[in-house]
Parts: sequence; C-alpha cells; structure tokens
Amino acid sequence: MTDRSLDGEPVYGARDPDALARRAGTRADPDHDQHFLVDDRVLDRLPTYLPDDADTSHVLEIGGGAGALTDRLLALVDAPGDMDGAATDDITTDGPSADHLADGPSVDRRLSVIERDHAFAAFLREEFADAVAAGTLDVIAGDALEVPFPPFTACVANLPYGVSSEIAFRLLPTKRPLVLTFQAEFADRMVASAGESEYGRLSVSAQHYAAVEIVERIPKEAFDPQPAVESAVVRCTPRDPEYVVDDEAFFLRFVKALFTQRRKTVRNAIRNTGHISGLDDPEAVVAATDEELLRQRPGKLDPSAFAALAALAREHGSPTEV
Ligand SMILES: C[S@@+](CC[C@H](N)C(=O)[O-])C[C@H]1O[C@@H](n2cnc3c(N)ncnc32)[C@H](O)[C@@H]1O
Repeated sequence: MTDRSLDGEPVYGARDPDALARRAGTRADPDHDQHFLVDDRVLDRLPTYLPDDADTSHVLEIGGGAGALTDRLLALVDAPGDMDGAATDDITTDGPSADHLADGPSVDRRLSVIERDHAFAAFLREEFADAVAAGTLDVIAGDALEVPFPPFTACVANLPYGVSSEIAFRLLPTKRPLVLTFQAEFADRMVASAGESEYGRLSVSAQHYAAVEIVERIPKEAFDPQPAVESAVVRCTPRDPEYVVDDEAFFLRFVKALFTQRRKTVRNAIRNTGHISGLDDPEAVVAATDEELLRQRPGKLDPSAFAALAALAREHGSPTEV
C-alpha cells in the first residue's frame, strides 16, 4: 500500500499513523510494550533531532510497530540532500563495547528496523515492499536485546519502555548519535547533573558515552494506547568524556557500587560495596583517598571525580572481576 508520487515513485514521510495501525490489522498490545505514536507532529520532529552533522547513511530503528516512524525514517534515508558525506566506509566496529555490531556489507542508503513482534515485522515488509525490494529497508524480526545490530550510523527509535534501559546501554557504547524516547522519569535521570535528586548511576553511565539532553517532552495523548506516564525524547551525541578511564568495566562497576549507598558517605560506600565493585581491599582505597572526598555523598560527585576515585581504587584496592 505504498503512497506514490505522480511519476510512480514511492513517497515516504506522510503516512497517517491511524491508517497504518488499521492496515496492520493487529491491535497494539501495551502488555508487549506496544504504545504507538499517533501524533504526526511528534513523528515528523523525531528525525530532525539528530545532530546536524549526523551520518544518516544507515539508520537503525528499534521497535517499528505499525511503521509510522519507519515511514519518516525512510523519508530521511531517501532524501537526496543527505547524500553528501554519507560514506559508510568509515564505520568502525572496533572497541570493546561495540562487539555486538554485526559485520555487514557497505550500503548506500539504508534503514534497518528491529521488531520483535513477528506480525508487525511481516506488516512492515508488506507496507514498505518497494523499499525492501530496493534494498533501502531491512526488517529484522527479533529481540533487540539479542540480535546483533547492523553496522548503523545513527539510531532513532520510540523504544519499548520495558527494556529501554537495556537497549540504551547496548546502543550507547556503539558511539553513534541516538534519538530515543523514554519514560520521562528515566530521561530525567539520564540527563541529571551531580547534586540533583535524579543524579545517579544512570546519569554517570549514560554521560560517560555521550552528551545527553532532553529535546522534547511528549504527553501520553500522543500515543495509542496511552502509556501510564509522560515520555521524553533524549538526544545522545557521542563524545569522549572529560576524564580518562583505563578500565571502563571497572569504572562502571565502581559507579554502580557507590550509588547503591548514595545516602552514605563515600568512605562507607567504598567500604560496604567491595562485593559489587570487586575491590578486595576497600580499606586500602579509603586510606589512599583525600579526607574531604571521603566525607562527601556519592550523589555530589561529578563524573570526573568518580573517574579519579575509580583510578585510585584500581591502584590500591586490588580489584578482581566479579
Ligand atoms: C513504543 S512501540 C513503538 C512503535 C512505533 N515505532 C511507533 O513509534 O509508533 C515499541 C515497539 O517495540 C516492539 N518491541 C517490544 N520489545 C521489543 C524488543 N525486545 N525488541 C524489538 N522490538 C521490541 C514492540 O512490538 C513495538 O512495536
């Protein structure tokens, strides 16, 4: 059921979300994380939140549903204006955290959609049959927590909220620009700064990989069926952090450990969480740490302070893998 221009070319970017849902024939089931965006204005805006210099030669969408966002992303991928500088040869899949990116052939312009619900995956292939035939669209029927990601250059997705955290932390280490919708409360925690009540492990871990910002709040009414809470769109622009960590896995584990004791002092948090951080000798870390820092609460430490403390902990605390 492809929309076509006068010269018979398929047209993307203006499909009516309600009509798509009707054509799909399967009702969105909130018990399967299916809350479809039905507000055209929000749908139109989502791709525009990618950073201006984002390489959109291979866009990834997670959770295509009935295809309202897929349609907008096909318009983005199809737009000739975006061809400039959209080479895919320089996609790197190296680095310890990008190992779930599958090797894939270099493509000109492409959208890959991962959808767990096989009925919706089949509908997407049918609805966008022209794009599939042209090699522009690739629908992967599978669980985004399990399937290898294709070698994408940018990701835009209205995430399934039940697994949004796990998916975000599969995406962030790939160091690609991301535009993702989350429950608003989760988004607030992602972007929080040291000293704010929402600041925690999620903030430090997300901001380790990217500059994260809320670019739009979405009311429940923009979805069908409506979720219980408000949503927010988060843009993640990859960049190196302002600090250096030698052992990323230990740093993230140490941050997680200390935030399990967020109301304790740093001194007690280090002492009480060796079983989580993997420190065999937390007392030696306490002995090597500045007294003023030890008196603070983890929620007051900015990411650079966590990185410095983690380096000290690694040096003095005999960490082992946990
Ligand atoms: C919030 S809906 C978004 C649908 C559509 N993109 C939109 O914006 O209207 C999330 C979609 O993710 C799918 N989904 C749920 N869990 C998934 C998973 N683990 N992996 C891939 N897709 C999943 C659901 O079937 C649903 O289609």
